[in-house]
Amino acid sequence: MGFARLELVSEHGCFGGVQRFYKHASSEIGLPMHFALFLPPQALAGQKVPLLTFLAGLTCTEETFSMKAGAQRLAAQLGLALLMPDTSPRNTGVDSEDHHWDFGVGAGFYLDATQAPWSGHWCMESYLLKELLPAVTAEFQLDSKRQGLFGHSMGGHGALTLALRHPGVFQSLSAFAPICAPTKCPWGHKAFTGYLGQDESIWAEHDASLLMAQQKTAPYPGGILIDQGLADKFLAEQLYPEAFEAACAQAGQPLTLRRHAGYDHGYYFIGTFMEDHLRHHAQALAQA
Ligand SMILES: N[C@@H](CCC(=O)N[C@@H](CS)C(=O)NCC(=O)O)C(=O)O
Repeated sequence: MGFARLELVSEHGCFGGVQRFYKHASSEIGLPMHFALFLPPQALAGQKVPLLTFLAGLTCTEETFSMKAGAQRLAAQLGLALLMPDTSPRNTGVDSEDHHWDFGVGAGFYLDATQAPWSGHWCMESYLLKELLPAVTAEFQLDSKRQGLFGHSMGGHGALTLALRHPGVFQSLSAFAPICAPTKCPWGHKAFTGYLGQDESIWAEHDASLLMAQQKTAPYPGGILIDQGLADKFLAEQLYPEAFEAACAQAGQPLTLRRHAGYDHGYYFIGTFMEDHLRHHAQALAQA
């Protein structure tokens, strides 16, 4: 499965590999979508390398991680391709799509909306799993059997929930400051009410801690890595890493949850611990 229409927006040599930005016609979203892709030198030389997808947080685009996380140098060394999707559809014709920074544009929450007017285009889960990942691995001859997933904040929620909702697709998983229990926090309540409606039993299907608590065996036996800054202004009200920690303990899922004094929610924090995440994925994907 490839792309119906793929347009190269820009291309930049980067640590012996190439950082590219693309636009394509998405059949799942029903609109054009943007994504960024880093191909390491090994891929340019024809080797079938693993794909590591990063899901970004609220207000971000496909450019944010590409420009701020500093991941390309080590990804080039480790031979990892990096995929950075956008965080929502844009220019959808929904009048209120950009009225809030934490709902609508830039806030797709990596799920398929069921409620009008969002259900028309807001289907990020289907977009990623049914369309973008298969098309990217096919188009660029990446190893679809060796895929990792990580993300930040709303994208951390996306990484943890999509990895649990789609067993077998990803072989490695990590997150930075993820929203771990969206059914308990204001960001989650707002997004789930708007996109999914009032039925909280449906919300539970998109809550990483509730999904993990239901697992009969550890879905990621090699371990999940989570980093959390203790100076993160969203930690107390929005993130609930302790809920995911308890759920992993219940499910027998190995989890390395590191709490770091002095680090906030932003990309200085992400950049600081990026190396550990890339090595975590490279090691798991080498064994997959
Ligand atoms: N606009 C929000 C902050 C939004 C925010 O912190 N977004 C995070 C993800 S949840 C991010 O990665 N922003 C992009 C950046 O730091 O470059 C506020 O005023 O508090």
